[in-house]
Amino acid sequence: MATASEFAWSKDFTIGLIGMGDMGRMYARRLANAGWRVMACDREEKFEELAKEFADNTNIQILRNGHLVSRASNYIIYSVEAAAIGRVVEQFGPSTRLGAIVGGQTSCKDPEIKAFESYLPSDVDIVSCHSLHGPNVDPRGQPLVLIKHRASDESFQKVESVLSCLNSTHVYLTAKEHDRITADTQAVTHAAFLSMGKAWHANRQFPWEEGSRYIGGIENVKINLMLRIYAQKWHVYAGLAILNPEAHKQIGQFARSSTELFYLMLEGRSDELRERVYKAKEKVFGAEGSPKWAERPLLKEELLDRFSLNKPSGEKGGGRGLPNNHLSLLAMVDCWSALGIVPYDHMICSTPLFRLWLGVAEHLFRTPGLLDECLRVGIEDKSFRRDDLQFAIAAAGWAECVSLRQFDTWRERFAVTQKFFEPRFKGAVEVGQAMIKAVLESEKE
Ligand SMILES: NC(=O)C1=CN([C@@H]2O[C@H](COP(=O)(O)OP(=O)(O)OC[C@H]3O[C@@H](n4cnc5c(N)ncnc54)[C@H](OP(=O)(O)O)[C@@H]3O)[C@@H](O)[C@H]2O)C=CC1
Ligand SMILES: O=C(O)C(=O)Cc1ccc(O)cc1
Repeated sequence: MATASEFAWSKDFTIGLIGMGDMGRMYARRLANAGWRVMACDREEKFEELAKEFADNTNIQILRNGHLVSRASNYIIYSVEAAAIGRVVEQFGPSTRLGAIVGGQTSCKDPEIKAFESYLPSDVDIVSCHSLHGPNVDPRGQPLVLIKHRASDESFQKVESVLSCLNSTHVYLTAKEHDRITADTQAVTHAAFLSMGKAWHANRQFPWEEGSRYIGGIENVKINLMLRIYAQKWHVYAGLAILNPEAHKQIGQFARSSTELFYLMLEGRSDELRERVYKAKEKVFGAEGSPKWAERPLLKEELLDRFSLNKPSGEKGGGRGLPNNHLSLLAMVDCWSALGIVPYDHMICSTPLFRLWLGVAEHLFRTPGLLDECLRVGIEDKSFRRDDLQFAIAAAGWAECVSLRQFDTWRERFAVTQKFFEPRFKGAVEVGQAMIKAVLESEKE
């Protein structure tokens, strides 16, 4: 790990953090541990509490507001809600120290870059970043996007040197490329899990408590990741869907794919369903004999079997549950196909969640017999009709909300379902965390 002392210019180099929420705190701690001097703030009313929390960390100094951070720092990172970035940069941007470097850690770069261009003095360099993982994931080896938007080579190298202590894999993109890729990887993936949660909520079920209905590795991924998302702050997911101009098309297509495949199942149009799904398979995963997937599957189902919520931790998932038609996964692959997205092309810039979701999709499409069984169930078996109906309704609801840029409605939709699952978060979130950790470990093998 590169530390501050390894860089000759670093003696007087101070890093500023505006926004000390989950990501800001994670950055502050890791930068300080590497020896950097960090000056940080959150909203003024949180000053005392934050100062107390970081009192024993001599490398971190908490200041009252972003003006004080901006004027004292050489490299300032805004780590606030994506929807607030314009307002916050408008407020503190003019106080930026002469010749400083400024960047942001928001999940969507279009509003962030617009804010910087509008409100930062012209002598300030702009280098943005985005860690493609949550605050509780070990950043080592995870993608870290770096955007050299308006900066000298020297400023860019300084940012790279500072952030090298995260030991992430640096990915160099423009802001536009970043938003296009994360629309494909993050926004549409979240739409699937948000819709699952809504569907289970609408039918008032905790799926892992439903006897044999949701058992096995694929179901564990659905359930654990759905819970993981609903246990987080709403603004992260709303921001990267609503504010990313590239994401609306993807989320809209996902809703259309869900509805259209559901109609084919409902109306028993077996041949059309099969033809459509196999065509999507070929576009996304390659033709028979020349697949796009690697020789080694992205995921081992046996590994996922271990992380069931309805079994004591560590016990094996317990055989197979009711065969499921996996509408959410069929719709995901249909959506990728309709938009010409080859998900493997985005691995370099993927989140753990996306890799898991692609991993289960790949598993379904490459395991002999599984896809055909899924299509048969979709036509013949009515066990999942109610859930599928609610899933399609939910996907359409999220898509409409995003396309109309309805932040308040988005928050309300999220909050009621979060409340439904909240009594089960304790314990469940840990199982999900352990599952992600195991998958990340297995990626290294
Ligand atoms: N969570 C995640 O997994 C990831 C998030 N991101 C992105 O990082 C950014 C931060 O996310 P995260 O840390 O999770 O969110 P948090 O809500 O935990 O943190 C944002 C913090 O910024 C504070 N804030 C708002 N306005 C101001 C202001 N004027 N001055 C100082 N502080 C302010 C917020 O206060 P208040 O709550 O009072 O508004 C809050 O404490 C977001 O843009 C998100 O999209 C990126 C990668 C991963
Ligand atoms: O739960 C996960 O892994 C995520 O998807 C977390 C996440 C949220 C927002 C980001 O901008 C990056 C990563």
